[in-house]
Amino acid sequence: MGAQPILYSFDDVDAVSKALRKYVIEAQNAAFQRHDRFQISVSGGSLPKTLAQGLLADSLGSGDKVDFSKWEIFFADERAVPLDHEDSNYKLLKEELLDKIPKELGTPTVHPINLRYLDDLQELADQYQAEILQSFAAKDSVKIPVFDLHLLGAGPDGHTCSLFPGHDLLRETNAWVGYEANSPKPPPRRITLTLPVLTHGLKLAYVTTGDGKGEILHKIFDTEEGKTLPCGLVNEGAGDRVAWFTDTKAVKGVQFPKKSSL
Ligand SMILES: O=C(O)[C@H](O)[C@@H](O)[C@H](O)[C@H](O)COP(=O)(O)O
Repeated sequence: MGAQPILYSFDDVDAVSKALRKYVIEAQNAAFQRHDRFQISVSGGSLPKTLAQGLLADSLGSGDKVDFSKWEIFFADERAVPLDHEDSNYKLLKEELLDKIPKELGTPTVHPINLRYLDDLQELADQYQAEILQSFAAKDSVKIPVFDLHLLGAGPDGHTCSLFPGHDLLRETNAWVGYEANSPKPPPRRITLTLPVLTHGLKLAYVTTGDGKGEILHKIFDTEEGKTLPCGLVNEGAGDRVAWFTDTKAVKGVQFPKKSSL
């Protein structure tokens, strides 16, 4: 058995956002030491709100500082819609976080999808891969981009990003970015980072809160079947580089050992 993911459980969403802030800042500071920038990917769903709550909170003093000017933000998955569309993950992140960043914290570099290719999902995915390559190319010969951090969510069926249980895309081993034309969660047309890119991340954090996550978290952490779901495969592939940030409601029925502090 490989290294296990870390399952954190906190009293409520407020406490989750505080712990997430600490974790993200530690990942940021480690990345700055390594290459003076912080290359991350961010999913949609409920994550951007909890993330923003943590990142926009008052600083607790030296060491607890977000420097967005050296952040490079990619989308772990994105819907094939215009950037001002209700379904756009870019719009979601912009409204929850980007528009609210005070000037003194700096401005991140954000990489949205290329709208010229909205009608051609293969091209949309390929172009996004090229965008990632450009940003990572200077660093290594880039067989696969190693993100400093992936910030992810888990769906009620165990999906993560736009990687859905039983879909062929889950078995992709070459492309860094794939496309999904039939997402069971609307809207149907999306692009997503692939499993190998996720599991090569230096750190991965899941944010899953609320009663609605109870059943799926039990399945992912306590059952064999859960290991075959997209979230389970990420746990398996990335081991203790994965940290789950949950509230007590979400892990009520989970037997897997939990931690309550970072
Ligand atoms: O754009 C998307 O649809 C997401 O990236 C998706 O993978 C999300 O993270 C999960 O569905 C969890 O969403 P919730 O946190 O809202 O349950």
